[in-house]
Amino acid sequence: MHTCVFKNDARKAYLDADGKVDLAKIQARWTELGKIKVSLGNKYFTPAVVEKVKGLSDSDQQRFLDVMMGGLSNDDSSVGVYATRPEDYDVFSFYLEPLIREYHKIEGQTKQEHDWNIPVGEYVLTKIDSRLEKVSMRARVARNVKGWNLPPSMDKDERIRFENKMVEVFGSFGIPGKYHSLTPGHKNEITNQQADELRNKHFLFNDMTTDNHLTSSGVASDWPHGRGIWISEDETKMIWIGEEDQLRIISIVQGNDLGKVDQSLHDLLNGIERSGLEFAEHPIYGVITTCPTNMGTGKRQSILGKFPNITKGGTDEKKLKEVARSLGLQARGVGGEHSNMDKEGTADISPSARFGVTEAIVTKRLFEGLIKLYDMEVQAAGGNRQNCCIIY
Ligand SMILES: NC(=[NH2+])NCCC[C@H](N)C(=O)O
Repeated sequence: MHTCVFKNDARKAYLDADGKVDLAKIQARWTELGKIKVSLGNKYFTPAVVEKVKGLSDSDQQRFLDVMMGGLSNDDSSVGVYATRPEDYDVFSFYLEPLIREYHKIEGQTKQEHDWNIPVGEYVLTKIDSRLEKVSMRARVARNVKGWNLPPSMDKDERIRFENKMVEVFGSFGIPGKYHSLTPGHKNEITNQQADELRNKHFLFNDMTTDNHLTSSGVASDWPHGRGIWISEDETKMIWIGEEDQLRIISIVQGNDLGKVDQSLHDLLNGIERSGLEFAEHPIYGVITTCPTNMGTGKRQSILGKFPNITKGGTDEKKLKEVARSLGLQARGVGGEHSNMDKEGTADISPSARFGVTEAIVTKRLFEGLIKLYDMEVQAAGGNRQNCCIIY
């Protein structure tokens, strides 16, 4: 269990007596952390990068420190950096570019392309196993709106103004639904109990102050101001406000055709775009997100599956994570990113790449990865299909 560290306190350790960024202190901290785990943020903080940082203005050096605060504060970071504003990807490209390339496994020149042409009827899960008939399928895209800071550097006022701007959008974009705010005193404010009910249904995000990556980087600052969730009347479409990105646009569909969840998500995204919001987009990296892991499409698509054999009754979730990684997939528990799996090895499986692939390829990779993963689950069950793929 980590203690909760907030950015403004944590960053003081990297300043000199005059309040300027002290690069030697940062270097020493990365060296210390490297003995435990080398995050990408650590790996790419090279002597050449340090030289470049020395040439930046004082205020950009402060920004550069902000970018690294998540990694500097957590010995379990795998990436450890978050952008604080869209321009960070250009101002600090000497540091972020190689890191992005390594995470997304990009070689050579890449320009992000978008393609939502995803066939319905092709990526059907019952083709993998006839019992995968009613599966919880989820897809989301991360988005930030042009002209606003990214969540790590928004102040309370900006968070609240952003929430209110979105409330206006929800009133105009034509899909019936309701907004639920976590902001104290907001006209759509919900109670803690109502928030917990939405969490139990896996709709609403967790209290962000329980995640040290989010607190130490500033993403969770001013919690719970400017945070909330819009939910469509039929409860298949959702929009998170003020989590790791300004917006997480989500669709959850029960069924077996991956193309259908894409269709639902794309309809929602188009609805928002029609309202006139312009998303922050980079000419090379595509969609701009707070965490470099989401750049490109910003799309994560997953299914909830049970893998009781690979995980040995949920006791060896590490094994499932390893197997998934070898297939270009990521396995998480059902309660979000750092949650555990249950006795049946219930996991949320998604492709890890979001940049250098199109939205359509993310779906294809999920489907093709699942074919192999279920194959391995059958093997782990000694070849007996009846013992696998316990259906939700
Ligand atoms: N939600 C995310 N952006 N996850 C990916 C990285 C999370 C965290 N900053 C780390 O480095 O481990």
